[in-house]
Amino acid sequence: MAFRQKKKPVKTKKKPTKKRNSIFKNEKAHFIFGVMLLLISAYLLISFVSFLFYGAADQSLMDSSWSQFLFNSDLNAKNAGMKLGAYLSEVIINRGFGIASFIFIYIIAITGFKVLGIFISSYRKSLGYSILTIIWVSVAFGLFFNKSESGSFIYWGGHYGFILSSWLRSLIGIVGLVFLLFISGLSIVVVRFDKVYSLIKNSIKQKPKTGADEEETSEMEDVITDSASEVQAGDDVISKVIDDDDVVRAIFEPDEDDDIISPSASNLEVEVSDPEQEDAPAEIEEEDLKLVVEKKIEEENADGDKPVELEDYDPTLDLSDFKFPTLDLLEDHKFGNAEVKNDELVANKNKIVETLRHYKIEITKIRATIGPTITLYEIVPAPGVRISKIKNLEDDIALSLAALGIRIIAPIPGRGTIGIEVPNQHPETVSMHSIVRSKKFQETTAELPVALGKTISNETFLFDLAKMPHILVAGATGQGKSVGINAIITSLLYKKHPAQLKFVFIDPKKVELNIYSVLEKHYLAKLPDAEEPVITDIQKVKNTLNSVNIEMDARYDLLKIAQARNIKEYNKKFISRRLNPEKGHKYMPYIVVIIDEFADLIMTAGKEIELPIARIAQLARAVGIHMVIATQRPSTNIITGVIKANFPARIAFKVASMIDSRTILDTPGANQLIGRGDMLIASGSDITRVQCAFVDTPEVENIIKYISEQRGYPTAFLLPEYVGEDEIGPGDVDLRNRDELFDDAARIVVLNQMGSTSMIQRKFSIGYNRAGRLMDQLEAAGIVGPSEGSKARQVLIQDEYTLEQLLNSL
Ligand SMILES: Nc1ncnc2c1ncn2[C@@H]1O[C@H](COP(=O)(O)OP(=O)(O)OP(=O)(O)O)[C@@H](O)[C@H]1O
Repeated sequence: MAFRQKKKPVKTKKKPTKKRNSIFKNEKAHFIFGVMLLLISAYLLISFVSFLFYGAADQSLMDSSWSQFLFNSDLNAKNAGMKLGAYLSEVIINRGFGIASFIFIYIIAITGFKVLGIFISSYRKSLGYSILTIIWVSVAFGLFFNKSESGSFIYWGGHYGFILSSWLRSLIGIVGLVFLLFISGLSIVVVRFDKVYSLIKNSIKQKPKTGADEEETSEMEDVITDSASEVQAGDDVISKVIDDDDVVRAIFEPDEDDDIISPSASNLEVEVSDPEQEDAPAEIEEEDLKLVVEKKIEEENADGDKPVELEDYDPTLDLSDFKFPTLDLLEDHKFGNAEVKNDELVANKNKIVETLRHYKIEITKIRATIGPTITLYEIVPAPGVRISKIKNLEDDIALSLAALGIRIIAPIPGRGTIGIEVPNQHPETVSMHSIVRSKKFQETTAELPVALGKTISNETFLFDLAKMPHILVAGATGQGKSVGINAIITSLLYKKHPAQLKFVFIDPKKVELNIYSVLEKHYLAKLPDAEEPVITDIQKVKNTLNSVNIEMDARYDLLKIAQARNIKEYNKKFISRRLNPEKGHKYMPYIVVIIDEFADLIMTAGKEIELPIARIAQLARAVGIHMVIATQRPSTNIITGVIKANFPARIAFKVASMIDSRTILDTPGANQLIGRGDMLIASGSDITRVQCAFVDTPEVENIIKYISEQRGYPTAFLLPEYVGEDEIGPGDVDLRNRDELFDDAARIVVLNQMGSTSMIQRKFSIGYNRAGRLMDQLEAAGIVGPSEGSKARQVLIQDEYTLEQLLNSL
């Protein structure tokens, strides 16, 4: 009984917040409120417009008190909004902010749209600008249209506009106030409308067209310097041209090396011939030069302004009509969802208290939190009781409760209590439907949101895979691992557009992930020569993992050039068109590599698999490549130290022994789980018990069908080419059939003193195969030494002179 009494206050405390939430979050209330606001704005509009025509007549009626005007039924207003309309117009326009009060109608209307969820563009900004405009217009009208002078019944600036303008006038004088209005008006317009700013800027920049003296040139230079701080003033006109060229390049690519475009006169000529209407006389060289500067800068401005005027790049544009899977594709598994009865709670509580008492452990408090599959009993032991004593009684308590899967958490971190998790007699199935529907998932701002299930307190358990950043999933067979992986994939499919996410599926068992192969043209990434989108062959797995490594390196190179610290920053720059696609920049989708039976791979290929996986796990986080690897054999020869060290986030389903649990989580516990999706999730030192969401195969099929029936990309996302060392035929290299890039490749290798295939691949933007063949030819020509595994080859030629001699002799 004592137990019941303790529970009640908790319930009553929670109720009011729930109610309040439900009123604010109630969709119907939103709808009604939104429509009401729209109607109010329409009513005000009618009244205000009508006020402009009949305001004078109605005003005379309002000379008596407002209550008399409103409530005396003998008085009739001419305003289309009748008496209330006439009254509101008088109060808001004449006694308020004058003609600017029309903007209030706009504010109410956009608020109505926002409440209805229709208005998409930035509401707060619009609100801010509207209020500023109201103040500005009322002060301006207050200054220029004085009611008493004009004899009109309308206060154009309203009462407040008049008071404010009079005060400002007394403060800074009429000239000062005009200046103030000018600068504040200009600021509002320029900040609010980008196009106006561009127009003003362009018209200022075009001015030098009319003259060609030096003053104007320096003016132009100022403008350019404004738009890009990197521009350095040159010593002469030619150097200015080249500096300005840098401005354009700097906008696309901050880390450009300047020597690519050499400041030569021929360069200038080419640039001059570019403009279509070339009518510059070429008589006097000096003047010609000046003209060159003008043409050049005009052209630069047009180019330079481009990124400002262009809309942001939309990576989803190619599949802009793509529809995310709908909620009805998932089933709301209600079967077997039984509530935990009070009798069960009381019985368990009594047993716990009795068992502890039997061992002379007194407790002062006990509280239960009912989860989907287990109930957590939190106890506060009497002062002086040692925690270890309770921990040691784990088995005894389990025996007395006659239940498997009891876990004791002593103490619960941050709570100062001891937790005893007892499985419910009738566990609840947590459907993926309820998880996807949850507010937490719907409103998440995570980059790669994964909602896996529900915690003990029935909260949706959601994490950002981008932050985890790789996950190791382990559990004995039949305990819910595959369902867990499907839940991870499903979460991502519900949230990420095909342009933003690519999966690499590796499934040596050939059965679990094959179902996803139809998503090839939407979500899958594969090697260019791979026939099957889901990789099952061990050699292909090796190649794919190495190819992901190459992709990772290439992404790092791009990040470096773009001076971005991670994929998020890089994509942001790319979207705002600050990175030039012609320089190799491209929008980077996240890549999630999912490996289903990881043990099979390690058993057959060992280090060849382990090393690329470890490298990806160590480095790939910043470039948006994440891994989820699963195994049903959690032994130390599979989950090696290298793997463990690089997978800080681990999910354990039920395992057979405590040793297995330690192998996965570094702590016991997974052996005490109850199966069917009951899992422990370790992230750093935190361990959370979560009931995995259940998503059945037919549901996954529904989602996949829904996506695959939509238009996709022409091919899967192609990973960089990779051919394993043993696959590149060493054969005799015929130096008479040299690649046309051979000479250039040789020069690059000698110049950098580095015999790296990936460097050649990068510099010439060619595939791995071709770069590998080039390297073989360089070896055959005696320019580089033999392959040294993952290290760069030794360069045998030390200087360019020797190299040129060698090239001539070939
Ligand atoms: N989250 C869950 N909720 C309810 N039942 C579940 C859940 N997860 C799994 N199950 C039940 O357990 C069964 C086995 O799950 P699953 O196929 O995921 O196991 P597994 O660990 O992947 O097995 P294997 O390693 O042999 O493939 C499911 O068919 C389902 O009946």
